[in-house]
Amino acid sequence: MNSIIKVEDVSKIYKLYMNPSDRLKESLHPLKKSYHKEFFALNNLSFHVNNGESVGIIGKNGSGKSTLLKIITGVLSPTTGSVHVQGKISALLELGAGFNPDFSGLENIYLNGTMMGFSKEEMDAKLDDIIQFADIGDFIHQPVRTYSSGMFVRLAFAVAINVEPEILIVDEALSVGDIFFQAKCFKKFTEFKEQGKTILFVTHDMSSIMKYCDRVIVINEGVIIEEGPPGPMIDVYKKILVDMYDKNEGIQPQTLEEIKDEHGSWKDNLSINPGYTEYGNKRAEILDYAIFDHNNDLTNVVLKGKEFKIKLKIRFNEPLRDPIFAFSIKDVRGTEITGTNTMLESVDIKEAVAGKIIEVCFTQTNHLQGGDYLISLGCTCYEGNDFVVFHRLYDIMNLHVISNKNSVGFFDMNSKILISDFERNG
Ligand SMILES: Nc1ncnc2c1ncn2[C@@H]1O[C@H](COP(=O)(O)OP(=O)(O)OP(=O)(O)O)[C@@H](O)[C@H]1O
Repeated sequence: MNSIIKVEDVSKIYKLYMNPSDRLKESLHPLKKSYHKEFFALNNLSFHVNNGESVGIIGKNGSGKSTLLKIITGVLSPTTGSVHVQGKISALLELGAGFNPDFSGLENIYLNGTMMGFSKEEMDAKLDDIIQFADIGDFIHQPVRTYSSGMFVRLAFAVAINVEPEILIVDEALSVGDIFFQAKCFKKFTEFKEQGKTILFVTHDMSSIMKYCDRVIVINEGVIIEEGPPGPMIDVYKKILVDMYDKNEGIQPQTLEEIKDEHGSWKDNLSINPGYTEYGNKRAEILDYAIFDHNNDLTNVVLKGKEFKIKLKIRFNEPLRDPIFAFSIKDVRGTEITGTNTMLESVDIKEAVAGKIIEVCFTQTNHLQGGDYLISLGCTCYEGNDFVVFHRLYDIMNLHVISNKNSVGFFDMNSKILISDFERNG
C-alpha cells in the first residue's frame, strides 16, 4: 500500500514555566540556568496512513490529538522527528483557524483559496458550491467575527471539502454544527471515501468512529497505545477513560471478579454524574452499582444491539418485606426513555434480613439509539398504601450508546424490510 502520510518519531515538547517572569529570567541568565520543566505533548510517535484510508484518532482530553493533527498539517512544527505528506491537505482544525475575523465570509473564501494555492479564477469556479454547502444566507457578506460557532464551521467545512483535497483532516469541529449540517458533512465523508480519498479525523463521538474509520489510533499522554480496527480500539479507549487500561494486558477483557479484586468497588471505575440526586431513609442502601457491556467489561459505553447489564449491590440495614429494585434511563433532556423494576418483572425477593448484602443484575438488549443517557437507580417498597423510598440515586451514571446505524426516535425496533414486485390479480 502507498503511504500518503508518514509520521516518524515525532515528539512535541513544550517548556512549562511556573511563573511568567521565569521565561525572562531564563533568557537573561548568564549561565543559561533552566527555569522550565519539559512537557511531552507527543512522545516519539510513528505511524503511516495509506492512500484511501479513513483513520480515526481517539484519546482522552489533552492526550495530544490536536497537536498531532496540527503537526501533520504544518500549523505546528515537531520538536523532533519528521512528517511526510504526499498530496494536498485540506484541514478543519480549531474553529476559525485560517479565517480573518474582519473579512466577510466571501473574502475569507478567497483568502483560504489563495493560501491553498488556487487562483482567483479557480476559486470563482468553486464559489457557488461553497456558498451552497455553507448555506448561511446573507451572513456570507458579513465579517466572520459576527458568526456563531455553527456558521463558522459551516463555512470552514464548505471551503475544506470544495477545494478537491487528496487528504481531509477534521478535528472534532463537526460536533458544533446542527444535526442536518452534520448529516450533510457525513454524506460528504462517505463520498470522499468512495472517491478513494484519505481522511484523518479526531472525534470523541465513537459512533462516527465505528461508522467511518477503517483503522483507529489510540493516543494517551502523547503516546500511541494501540492501533487497529474500530471495535477493539473503542474498547481500549473505554478502558483508558476509567483508568483501567493495562499496557501489558492489552485489550483482553477482565472478569468481574478480577475487577472487584484489583479495583475495589465498581463505581470507582465508572464515570459518575457529580450532579446526581440522592434521597431515602436508607433502611436499605445501594452500596455499589455498575454497567457491564456484552464482553462483561465494566464501562459506561455500550453498543447498540448488544446485551448489557446494570448491577446493584444493596445492603438491608433492617429486616424488610418485599423490597423493590429499579432502574430507569433518561435522555440528556430528562425524558424517561425506559426502565423497569423487580415488582413489574414479578421477581420475588425471598429474604431481606438485616445486615445481608445482595446483588441485583438487570440484563437486557440495548435498543437505544446512539448518544448519551443517564441511569437512575432505586430501592423502594409498598408498606400498606404507603410508598417508601429506601434509597434513590437519580441520574447517577451516564450511559453512552455507540451505534453504527441510527433509526428515527428513541429506540430501534429492528425492522426487517422486504421489497417484492406487486402483481395485480385479474
Ligand atoms: N502551547 C502549549 N503550551 C503548553 N502546553 C500545551 C500547548 N498546547 C497544548 N499543550 C498541552 O499539550 C497536551 C496535548 O494537547 P492537545 O490539544 O493536543 O490534546 P487533545 O488530545 O487534542 O485534547 P482535547 O480532546 O481536549 O482536544 C495538553 O496537555 C495541552 O495542555
